[in-house]
Amino acid sequence: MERRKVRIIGVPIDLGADRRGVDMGPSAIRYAGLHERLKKLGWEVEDVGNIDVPIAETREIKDPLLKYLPEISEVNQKLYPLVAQAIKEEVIPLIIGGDHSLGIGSLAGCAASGKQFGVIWFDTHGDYNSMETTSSGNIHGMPLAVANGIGVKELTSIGGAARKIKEENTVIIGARDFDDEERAMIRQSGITVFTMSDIDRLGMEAVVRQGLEIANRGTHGVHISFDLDVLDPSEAPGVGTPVQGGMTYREAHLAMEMVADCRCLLSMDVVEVNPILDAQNKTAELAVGLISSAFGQKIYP
Ligand SMILES: NC(=[NH2+])NCCC[C@H](N)C(=O)O
Ligand SMILES: [Mn+2]
Ligand SMILES: [Mn+2]
Repeated sequence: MERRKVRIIGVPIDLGADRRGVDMGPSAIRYAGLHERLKKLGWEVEDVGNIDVPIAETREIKDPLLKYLPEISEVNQKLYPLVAQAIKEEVIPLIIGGDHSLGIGSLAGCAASGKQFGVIWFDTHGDYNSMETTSSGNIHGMPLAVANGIGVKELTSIGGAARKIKEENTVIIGARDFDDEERAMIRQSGITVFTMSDIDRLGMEAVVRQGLEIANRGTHGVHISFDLDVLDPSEAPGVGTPVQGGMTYREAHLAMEMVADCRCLLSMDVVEVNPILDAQNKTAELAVGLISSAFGQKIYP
């Protein structure tokens, strides 16, 4: 059965990143025409607004290796039941950020839905650090590890103590910047990684085809976590941790078109859009275009 209803959940969090501004991502994405585009594609769109997120300037960093841990834990505790509930109702939750620390709650929500699911993490980064390996202390560099049970219990226990993802159904696509210890942890994890170099060699079509097959195997569907920094900074300047050598505009659209074609989308995060660093909302507009492709927009249907 195809799902035709999407529920937008805004998470204006910047506490997981080093830079302010990414908290304005949900507004920028909505302003870029998200509702209209989805409706035009025939989706029933519901927007539940934004989750309340504490403002960084009103909080203190207590632990420099886990910056804003209590606040990030609290936000994700609020997020995960919303994600779980949508999936149970056969509605696709579209979680718009905000920094990638919201991935902790969205993956906990997928797990709490009771569905078997795979994950494709489109990202320059592995987001597989812990307080033992981080050099920044930024929790947006940790959500995939947390979902795999690695990290402090204030994060790993959100939505239940068990691991949220299955490594055999988890894929990272577009990677080009791992920290050294993080790389070693990912290698141990059993997660499949397709780097930018793999995309160069195999082509985007083959990479996404294999990625979807891995993520889908034996599951009810796939959670897509899309970090805009996976694109080349020339396409997506409005991100906090840009790294050159990223995906082109067409590669990213192809990937999202293939997500639509697989009819396996269970839920989706779109994160790290930072309007302060952006150029006339270019990155938010790109995000809305990519969301449209993932939800079925075609050039010549
Ligand atoms: N979601 C992101 N943009 N993550 C960037 C993480 C960068 C770096 N690996 C860190 O741990 O700080
Ligand atoms: Mn990320
Ligand atoms: Mn990233």
